[in-house]
Amino acid sequence: MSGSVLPLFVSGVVSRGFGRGSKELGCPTANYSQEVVKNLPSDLDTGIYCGWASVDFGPVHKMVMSVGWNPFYNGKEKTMEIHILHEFPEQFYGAHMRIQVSHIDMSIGFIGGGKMAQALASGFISAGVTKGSKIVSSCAPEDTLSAESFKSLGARVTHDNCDVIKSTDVTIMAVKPNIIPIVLKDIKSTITQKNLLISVAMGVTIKNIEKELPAASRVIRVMPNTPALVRQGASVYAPGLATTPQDWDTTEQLFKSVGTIYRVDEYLFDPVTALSGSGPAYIYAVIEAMADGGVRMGLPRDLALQLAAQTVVGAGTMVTTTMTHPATLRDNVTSPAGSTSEGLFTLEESSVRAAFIRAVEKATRRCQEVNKGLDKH
Ligand SMILES: NC(=O)C1=CN([C@@H]2O[C@H](COP(=O)(O)OP(=O)(O)OC[C@H]3O[C@@H](n4cnc5c(N)ncnc54)[C@H](OP(=O)(O)O)[C@@H]3O)[C@@H](O)[C@H]2O)C=CC1
Ligand SMILES: O=C(O)[C@@H]1CCC=N1
Repeated sequence: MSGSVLPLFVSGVVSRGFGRGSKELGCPTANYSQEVVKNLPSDLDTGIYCGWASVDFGPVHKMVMSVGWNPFYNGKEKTMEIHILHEFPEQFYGAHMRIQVSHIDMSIGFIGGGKMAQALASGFISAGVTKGSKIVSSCAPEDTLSAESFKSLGARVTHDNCDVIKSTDVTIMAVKPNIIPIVLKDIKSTITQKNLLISVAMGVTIKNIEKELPAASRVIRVMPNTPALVRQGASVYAPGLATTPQDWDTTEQLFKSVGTIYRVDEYLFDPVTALSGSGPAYIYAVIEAMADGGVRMGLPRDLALQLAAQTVVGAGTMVTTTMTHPATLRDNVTSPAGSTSEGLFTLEESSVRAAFIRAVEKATRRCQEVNKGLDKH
């Protein structure tokens, strides 16, 4: 989200921080008051930024800034903490500080350049969290289509998984579950504690990944979905043993930039995969079927598809923005003896709701099979 508000100019008085920056972190920070923080554009995400700073209209210096809630310190209020790359002879509380804020573009790697990787890469670029030139993707040599797709984003393509690990801060492992052991063997002797490894593979647990890597490797498991491409994704994450609050924050920033992200206990990953990971496919089937219904009743195909798709967008947005239970929203559409009532009755006769419930159950079971190594593919 931040991309649209940067570069950002902020001006205000330096207030006292929490007295822990220089002591605990060896990195003195100048903080703005809560009034200044409250006036930040709502689209400015929490995260790490870079830019320029000037104190009391003096010389301009480089600075790095953290905007966040300080989860490590159980912070309750959002803060802007600015570290100016200059040695000041004395404290400057009460001074006037002006800053210009830009992004630190994160270098992001993908191991496996297929559908999910492409959706995430495009989403991250359009969200402004990175640039194509900061992305490296390792594609299988025969997979020229994926390579072309990454090149068209401005990314560098390699066939060497270790190259990705060496040249990026955050690496997203987006290969099929049965390829994960091959990739882990590839990268085992290259990965260090400097790397954050995010796996989006279905059915592969953090423990299964960690046990193939050196001790204290930083692993996070995410289950995203492909609407990340249009920044309407739904993701969850669970952190591995050696990850830090900064890693959780980085993961949240990344995936929040392309939709929503929730932290969940890892045991919920299989049903999440079955619901939101696979879910877009179910909804595409619904859109296609509804459009077919419209065509059957005489609508032109293009119009029928547009109406069906926008109806799904609208209904989903009603649930997320009004926070009203879908049953109430459904009742609001259903007039006594009207058309909706007839349509709903027909869906009930065809056990459509039971079919969706069973679909999520079956997909969950499939994830469990993969996890137990019963995968035959
Ligand atoms: N697609 C989706 O909607 C979602 C997918 N996921 C997860 O994302 C992962 C990727 O799925 P998806 O993008 O759909 O799959 P794809 O098949 O589209 O992408 C996987 C890519 O990995 C490549 N690959 C194969 N072997 C290697 C290797 N040794 N090193 C590097 N790359 C390799 C494949 O090349 P080739 O085709 O030549 O074999 C392919 O391009 C899966 O684990 C899936 O569970 C999670 C959520 C949603
Ligand atoms: O179908 C699959 O296995 C992957 C996981 C979720 C979506 N696609």
